[in-house]
Amino acid sequence: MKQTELSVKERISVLIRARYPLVYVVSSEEKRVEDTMKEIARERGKRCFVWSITKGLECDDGTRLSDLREPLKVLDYIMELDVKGLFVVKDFHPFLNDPVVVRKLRDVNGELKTTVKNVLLLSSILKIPPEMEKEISVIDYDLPGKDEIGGIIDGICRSVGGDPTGGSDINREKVIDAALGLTAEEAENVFAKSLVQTGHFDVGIILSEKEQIIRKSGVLEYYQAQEEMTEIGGLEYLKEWLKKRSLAFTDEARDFGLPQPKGVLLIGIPGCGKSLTAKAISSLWQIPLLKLDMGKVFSSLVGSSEENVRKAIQTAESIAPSILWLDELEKGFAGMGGGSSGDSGTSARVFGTFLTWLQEKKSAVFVVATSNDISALPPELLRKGRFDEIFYIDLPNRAEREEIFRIHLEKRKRDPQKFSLDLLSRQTTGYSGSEIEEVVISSLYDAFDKHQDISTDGLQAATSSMIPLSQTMGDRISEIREWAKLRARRASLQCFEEDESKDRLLELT
Ligand SMILES: Nc1ncnc2c1ncn2[C@@H]1O[C@H](COP(=O)(O)OP(=O)(O)OP(=O)(O)O)[C@@H](O)[C@H]1O
Repeated sequence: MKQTELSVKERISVLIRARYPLVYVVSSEEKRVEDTMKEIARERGKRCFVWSITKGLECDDGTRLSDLREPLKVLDYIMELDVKGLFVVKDFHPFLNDPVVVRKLRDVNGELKTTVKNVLLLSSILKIPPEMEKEISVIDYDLPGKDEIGGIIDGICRSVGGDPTGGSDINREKVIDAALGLTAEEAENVFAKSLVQTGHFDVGIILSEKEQIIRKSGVLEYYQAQEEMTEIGGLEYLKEWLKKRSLAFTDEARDFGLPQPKGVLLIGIPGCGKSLTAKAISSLWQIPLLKLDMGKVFSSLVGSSEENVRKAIQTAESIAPSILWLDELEKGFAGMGGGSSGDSGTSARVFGTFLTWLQEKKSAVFVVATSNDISALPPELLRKGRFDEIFYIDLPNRAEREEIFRIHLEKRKRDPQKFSLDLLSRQTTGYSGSEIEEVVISSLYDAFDKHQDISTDGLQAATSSMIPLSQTMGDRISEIREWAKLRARRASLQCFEEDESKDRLLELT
């Protein structure tokens, strides 16, 4: 878990001590990073300088060299200055389009190796020219952890002269947890808003603000999942597997020697409960769920794709233990390998970032990836070790369809015992869970229109008027099934195909 890893300050400190001349820190929190750098400089007996295009070079003794606004000039100055120094260079990425600046930075890198000077490029966007990738070390600056958020709360308590958390340790813990995933500034703003609105730190307000802030970032959605495992019909093997891992992120599990679960890939036919399962895991394990929209990751409207993935990973790690749900995984990697699509280079880089993280991650982030198109998934992703397990979710078998009818009737406050579920499940061979739900809803509409209640007859009529997807996409389903037979574990006790052929045999005899 995170506690056992080095803090971001320690990681930067190690690079500085090891004389890495160029470090790229990715963060939108300039003040936090600057403060940390000043602390590190103090601890290491160095001077700290901060450069920006608007102010030039600011020294820690308060002097400002505003004639050094030019990128090339400041790099020259850094090379020449005889000092033990740490140079924080803000927003340098746009200048890295200029070959002269890139050359100069490479010169700086060479020169600084034998000095006690380090340059820290600080930007919210990661952009490194390919020729410099090996020369620059990249650090993603973590969002504030529990201690730092606690510090912000203490600061507010001091300034308002009271304790808006309500005093008890439990309340304080809840407020801190609710604010995890926000930057220091966002947390301060959310706390202030809650204070103005209610006079105290309200967990509900903080959570809903966090939901909005995360959504505003463009590609992530923070889910307050309501769905329970009991709302899923069938999929016993999958449910059992997940139940066994309910406490997998606890310290007891670590002490017992269990590895941290990495994640699960759910492959299957559309509408058979993949998304529903992702949401229900969050309720079962009682940990927050972040949904990453793979389609949006690649949309130019919400920024660079690599940045989007890095930010999503960073947010998920900051609220760990958490679940990162990659919905429609195939959309992220479409066009990879084939090289036919124009952005296959970007896809490959994003994929690389994600794969490395998945392979090396130590944080308590459980990845749930869902997909219904295996042909678009790169084989590297499916190799052992990336996910803990790959599950295949087929069309529901007869018993599962019966259970799904029961669940959706109960959801609409109808007594399932009043319906012939056996008959209905036999009539809906090849229907997905979402199609069964649609049958229930459509028959409710019909009954409401006729001022009646729904009945088995009404449900049967609704069934007959629907053509299930399995009839129109039979070939694709067979293809997924064949693929899954060799590579995935099945999610249900009874395989759909076996079950249906047994039914057919029964009908014949
Ligand atoms: N096994 C099931 N038990 C109960 N309800 C189900 C089941 N499968 C699907 N449903 C119903 O259908 C809805 C849609 O299913 P869901 O979104 O989970 O399917 P999916 O497999 O993720 O589909 P897609 O691949 O199209 O995203 C669910 O919200 C639920 O109401």
